[in-house]
Amino acid sequence: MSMDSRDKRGIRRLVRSFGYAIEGFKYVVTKEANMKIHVFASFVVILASLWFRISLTEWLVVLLLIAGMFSLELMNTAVEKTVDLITTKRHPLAKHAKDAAAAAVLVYACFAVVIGILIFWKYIFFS
Ligand SMILES: Nc1ncnc2c1ncn2[C@@H]1O[C@H](COP(=O)(O)OP(=O)(O)OP(=O)(O)O)[C@@H](O)[C@H]1O
Repeated sequence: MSMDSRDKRGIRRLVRSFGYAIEGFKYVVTKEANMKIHVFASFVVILASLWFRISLTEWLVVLLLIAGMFSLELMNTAVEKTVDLITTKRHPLAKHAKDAAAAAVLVYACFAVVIGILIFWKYIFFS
């Protein structure tokens, strides 16, 4: 077995993939304005969750929403970069791909806001 094929398996490959994922995350956080907004909003929501001492179930929902939002924004950037790599010309398919990816983020963000209001409502107005 060559060195190369051994490197493609096992722990080293896993560590390398993890490194690439962290590079991807850093790239999107530093370059994408929308991701900066998500990071800021998540920070505020986590502070509010600590402040209001929300229940364990509510924490699970809040963390799932934050993870989902981050993941969708990362995928949105992946779609945008891939489309830009394929063509720099205007093309209806490029538009549909980018718009659909952006819509995925928007749909999730709208539901996250509604769920956030449902969770924090009672803490803000009745505590
Ligand atoms: N190659 C293209 N052909 C047709 N329409 C495009 C193309 N590239 C972008 N568009 C349209 O312009 C919009 C903005 O594109 P852009 O690449 O600036 O993405 P963005 O959503 O503004 O991303 P960013 O978060 O990087 O600002 C897209 O959502 C799409 O509707």
